[in-house]
Amino acid sequence: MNRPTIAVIGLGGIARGLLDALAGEACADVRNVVVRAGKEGEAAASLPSSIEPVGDIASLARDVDLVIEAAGQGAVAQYGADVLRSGRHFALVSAGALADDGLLRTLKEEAVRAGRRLHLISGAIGGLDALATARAAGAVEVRYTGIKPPRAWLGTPAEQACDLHALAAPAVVFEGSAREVARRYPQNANVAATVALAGAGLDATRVTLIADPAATRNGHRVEARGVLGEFRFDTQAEPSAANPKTSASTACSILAYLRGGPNALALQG
Ligand SMILES: NC(=O)C1=CN([C@@H]2O[C@H](COP(=O)(O)OP(=O)(O)OC[C@H]3O[C@@H](n4cnc5c(N)ncnc54)[C@H](O)[C@@H]3O)[C@@H](O)[C@H]2O)C=CC1
Ligand SMILES: O=C([O-])CC(=O)C(=O)O
Repeated sequence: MNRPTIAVIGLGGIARGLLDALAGEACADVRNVVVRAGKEGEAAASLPSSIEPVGDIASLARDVDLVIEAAGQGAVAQYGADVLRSGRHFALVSAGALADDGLLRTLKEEAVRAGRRLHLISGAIGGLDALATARAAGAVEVRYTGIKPPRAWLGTPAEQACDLHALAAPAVVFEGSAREVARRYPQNANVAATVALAGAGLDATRVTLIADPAATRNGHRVEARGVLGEFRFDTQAEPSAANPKTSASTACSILAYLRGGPNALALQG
């Protein structure tokens, strides 16, 4: 990838981490951040004058050629097709949005029509290359297990599965498919959808989520078994200082992508 001129959707933990990292980097020029309409002024106060906040895709600077989503699943649905229709590449991290087959189909069609790239950045997970290899050889069984401290599960359906404030031992808060977890845990389990899209698919990929009072990091485990054999990929990721639900590695995965790294699934292009 040549040095792109980019816009970032969102101005939360991941986006700010990325903008900070890019301030000392020559791998991309940031022109805009996309914030909720009406929040442009507030956002401008905390940004360098070289980055203009905008409230929609139509207001992006003309020379923006790549838009990075770092805001949430709703933002993929809200802006994705407009980004591609406007002739820009679109790269995202809120993979769970793609558990909506209709949205995924639309985004792929728009990317084909516009001749632009639709990329899913690896985010907090690794091992996507090995999953794709395993899948290429035939059927593959895949399990993703996410293990996070109780505070990372606050404000999610895990609150109904156990008492997160009084947990004395690890508790399973979700068991099911990657498609279902994408819907139920939109801020916590996008990686499950990423694993699924790289490997066995959203319905066949099994997911377990665990709240562990002894955990200080976010654990991500991918286990795959197929005709080629089996592998296991384990990550113990530092949580983001801004958002305990998110691993700090997510912002860096976008930076690595912008540097031309291989850490993205090409959904189209
Ligand atoms: N693939 C991966 O490995 C990971 C993906 N994620 C995804 O990234 C998202 C963002 O994570 P954080 O930065 O930690 O969250 P955050 O809560 O710190 O920030 C989200 C930001 O996006 C903004 N936002 C949300 N919807 C928007 C919209 N429709 N238009 C404009 N702005 C909007 C919010 O106002 C906020 O500024 C998560 O919700 C999750 O979907 C997060 C962690 C890992
Ligand atoms: O950053 C992480 O630990 C994973 C995450 O929140 C997600 O997949 O949405």
